[in-house]
Amino acid sequence: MKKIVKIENVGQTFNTKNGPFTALRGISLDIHEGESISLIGHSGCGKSTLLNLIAGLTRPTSGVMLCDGREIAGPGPERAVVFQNHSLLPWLTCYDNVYLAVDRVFGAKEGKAKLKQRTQDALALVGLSHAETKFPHEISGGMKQRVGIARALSMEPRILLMDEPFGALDALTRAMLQDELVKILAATKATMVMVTHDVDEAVLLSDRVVMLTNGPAAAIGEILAVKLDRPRDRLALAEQPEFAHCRAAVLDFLYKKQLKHAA
Ligand SMILES: Nc1ncnc2c1ncn2[C@@H]1O[C@H](COP(=O)(O)OP(=O)(O)OP(=O)(O)O)[C@@H](O)[C@H]1O
Repeated sequence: MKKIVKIENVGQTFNTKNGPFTALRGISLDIHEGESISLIGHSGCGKSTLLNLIAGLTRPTSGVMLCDGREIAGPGPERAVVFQNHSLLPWLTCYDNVYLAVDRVFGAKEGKAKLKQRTQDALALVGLSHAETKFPHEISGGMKQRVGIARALSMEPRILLMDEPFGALDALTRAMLQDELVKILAATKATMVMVTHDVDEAVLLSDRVVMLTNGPAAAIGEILAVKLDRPRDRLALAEQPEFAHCRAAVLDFLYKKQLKHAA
């Protein structure tokens, strides 16, 4: 499989009022085309810091980060980000929130009709065609998050970066959106990196679960390959020994190997 992202010996140190604070140290990871990766670890270990580096929202203090062989020098439409709190513009409808992204990426080379089609297709992909004219305050949290995902997918990114995308949702909505994401990933063959705290979510949605040690100076502790066919069915999965094995391995890392060091 082709590598999309190459992370080589990356470190991130922040300057704080109490002096330098090293969040990440010696992170090396290759992300392959079509692969789904979860980043999991205790609160504050550096998951978002790593995702933000891949997004190009911050630059590493040491090491090399490449996307498609080029240095990640800033954000780019080939690396779309979905945040926990959807970050929709409240004065724009669902349609316009997505259209804005479509226009930014494709506006210079495509006509209005094509841009409209792209916007409608993205909203249809997350089952929100009926909500095109609604404003963010008129829809539920789960729907807002789906608009955020539609907006990211509408840019046809090479890689979808998600920072706890379902963290703020109730358990049922979360399960529904996870199932939707499973289908979307199967349909679009997108590459995904997702930050999560949820062990079941990590195993359900990923090919590999990347487990970070506790900070400061967090590193990759273990990488677990999830050898379950995709797309996965939540109910069928519960019966599979491989699912139980993966769950146990992540829980063991988090609650046995790392807990004694946790803050
Ligand atoms: N801009 C910054 N300046 C200083 N310290 C920072 C900055 N961003 C993050 N940190 C610190 O780096 C560490 C990692 O933070 P990060 O948000 O990446 O953790 P996380 O694993 O995503 O946490 P959570 O699961 O709670 O969201 C934390 O100790 C945090 O306080």
